[in-house]
Amino acid sequence: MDDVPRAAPEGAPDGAGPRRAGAGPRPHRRTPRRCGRRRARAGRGAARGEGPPGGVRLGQRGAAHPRRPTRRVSAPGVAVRRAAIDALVRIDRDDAYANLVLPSVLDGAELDERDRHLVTELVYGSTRRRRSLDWLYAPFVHRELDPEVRAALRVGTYQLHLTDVPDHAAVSATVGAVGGRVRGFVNAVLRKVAAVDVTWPDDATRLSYPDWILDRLRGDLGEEDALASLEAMNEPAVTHRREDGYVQDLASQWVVELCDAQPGERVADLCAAPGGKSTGLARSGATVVAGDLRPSRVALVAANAERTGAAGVHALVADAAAPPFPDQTFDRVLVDAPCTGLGVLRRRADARWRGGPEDVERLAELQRRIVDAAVPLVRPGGLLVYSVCTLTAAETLGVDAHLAAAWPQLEPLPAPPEPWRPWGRGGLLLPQAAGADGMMILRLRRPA
Ligand SMILES: C[S@@+](CC[C@H](N)C(=O)[O-])C[C@H]1O[C@@H](n2cnc3c(N)ncnc32)[C@H](O)[C@@H]1O
Repeated sequence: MDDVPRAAPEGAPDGAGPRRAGAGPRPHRRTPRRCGRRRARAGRGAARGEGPPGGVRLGQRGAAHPRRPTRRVSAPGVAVRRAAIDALVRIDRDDAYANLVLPSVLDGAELDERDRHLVTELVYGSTRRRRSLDWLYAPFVHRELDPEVRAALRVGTYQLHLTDVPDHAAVSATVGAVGGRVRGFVNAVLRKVAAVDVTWPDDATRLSYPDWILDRLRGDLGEEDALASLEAMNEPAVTHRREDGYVQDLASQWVVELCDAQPGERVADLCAAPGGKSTGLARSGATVVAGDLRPSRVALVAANAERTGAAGVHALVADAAAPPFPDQTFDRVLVDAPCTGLGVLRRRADARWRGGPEDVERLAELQRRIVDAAVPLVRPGGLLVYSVCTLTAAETLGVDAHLAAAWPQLEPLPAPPEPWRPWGRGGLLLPQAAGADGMMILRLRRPA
């Protein structure tokens, strides 16, 4: 979730991160290949969590062993699977952030560029699709799995059902990457998984999200938009780099543009870390006071300002709910609020598995407190901009409704044009609308 301290994917250097726009050909397919092809074999109407029918016990050999796998860490593809399994074990067992684990695993592995991309896809893909993958192999497993075996089954199942890697290569390279004690078991399970013809029990399992996220977005966006949003966020993000080198999604760049900061203006960015929007705003020639609650994250703002040459950014530790500035100080105040982050799940592979439904109201309450504290900072004639990278009604329409009731004198600016859609008095960008992050923006002018 967005208020959890973490290294932000935005602004990070390339390499382990998501695919760059215009980068080389994508090696693997983007959509599930088995769904619908072998339906007859997957128990239609299987109860949630049961998965397709079958069963393999630890130690049981698969029926066929055309090429009995041996441990060959140097064999093609084995090192890639080993690296992916190592990363997944740390993400799963240690609850580590995927975007922090992956670079350190890649640093420790001697892999060429193509293999590094494959490790990245396997780790992020298997993390995103965890629920789908676990459902696919579950019927063939009848005991508690240790983290390494679970990671191997996820990596193997991901390749078998969500990439173009040939089945024999997916199975043998994955089996070759695990310890001898469990190789036979992993081999036997993956061979059964390869033969599964999928009929998903429900959309949350098919799309691999916790029930609460699908339920919430269904209620807030409607069935069609909710499913399309969640489908879109299963695709890797395309990386966009600004002229100053900062990596920033288009949706965030559009928020900066919509703030329309002018040279010489004083702008407050009250929830600024890691500084993507602050550094973007400063490029207009405005002076940007960039506050964030956590000192470690304020340091990120300062570092990013230095790296991008954004001399107009002044980073400081400040609570946006009690900002240490006199009233009517700023021409523009941006509240890019802490939120559930449900619009940026494609950029944060593990984020969907963190947090829960209780976060929505907790964060909406914080957002209301922050905007209430932000309004007095705006000078007469100045602009308040509220943005969140989430899609829940409570954090978008709910905050808008609160502002309308608490600050009726504020005048809304028109909603931005397509691909934004009108949303309350502001605009909503769905993740499927433009291949960008999901985002909501609301712009309110204080009368002169
Ligand atoms: C959506 S992120 C901001 C992203 C940033 N504007 C950018 O574009 O790079 C929200 C930020 O709010 C910060 N935050 C959470 N609670 C806060 C509070 N009470 N006051 C100030 N910042 C807060 C978090 O640390 C996080 O960095």
